[in-house]
Amino acid sequence: DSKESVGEQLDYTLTGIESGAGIMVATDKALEEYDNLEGWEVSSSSSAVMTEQLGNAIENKEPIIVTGWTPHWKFAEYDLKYLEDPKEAYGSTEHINTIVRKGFEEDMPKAAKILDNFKWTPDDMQSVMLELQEGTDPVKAAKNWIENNGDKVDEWTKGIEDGSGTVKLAYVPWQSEISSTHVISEVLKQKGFETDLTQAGIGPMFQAIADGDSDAMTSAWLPRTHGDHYEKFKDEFVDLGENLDGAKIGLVVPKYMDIDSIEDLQP
Ligand SMILES: C[SH](C)CC(=O)O
Repeated sequence: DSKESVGEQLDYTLTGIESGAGIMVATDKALEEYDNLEGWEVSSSSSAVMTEQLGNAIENKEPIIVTGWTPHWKFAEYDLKYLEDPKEAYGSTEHINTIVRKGFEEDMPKAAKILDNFKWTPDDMQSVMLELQEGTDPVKAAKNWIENNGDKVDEWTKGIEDGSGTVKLAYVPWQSEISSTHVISEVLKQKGFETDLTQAGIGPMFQAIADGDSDAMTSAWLPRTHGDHYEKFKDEFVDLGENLDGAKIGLVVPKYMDIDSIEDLQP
């Protein structure tokens, strides 16, 4: 019998994450821009369900296409590849920025300087994410990373005296942002500050910074993933710049699948 197409095998369904995620907005755009994706759809669930379905498919060497991003522990765990995206529906590389409320630099200059200095690599973030995935509590995982990377942390805090007061951090519920937020929270606490962490959706997180209800976040995926939220609030916050370069979003498949581009998918 003729070999089923990837679309037939997957019932024309891409495996997504939470419906409000930026990568899901980008995927809706991809479904519009690629004529060959006519009839395809993206299922929404959660990043935990997506990684569970990915693991199950790989265990049974079955086809699967997920909305994926770097940094993510799945690339350390599995042999994966991004599908080429010739129409750049997912952009090219992404970076993650640190954003603070207006007035924060004046109110808490030492904490703001540490947040401004915060900069690490996809491998750094991925190593904390992997610990989270293995069940380590976020505070413990952050402390472990700090203990093993004292040189980097010293770069962020050198010349800055200990401070006091509470820094209110907002973040989104993905392991990448749980990692960055808990690392910077523990570094601030080592420098004498208290921290108050609030998890929110992407829009409410940007709104909290714009309203001054939160002081800072290290979760802005740009220019594409969270670009719409950034543009909406950009006059109401202060962008301290990149805390991570070399991020990426796109459609990700196990390397055993013989498709290499989004254009290889057929309606
Ligand atoms: C960490 S994922 C790129 C989150 C998102 O897609 O908004």
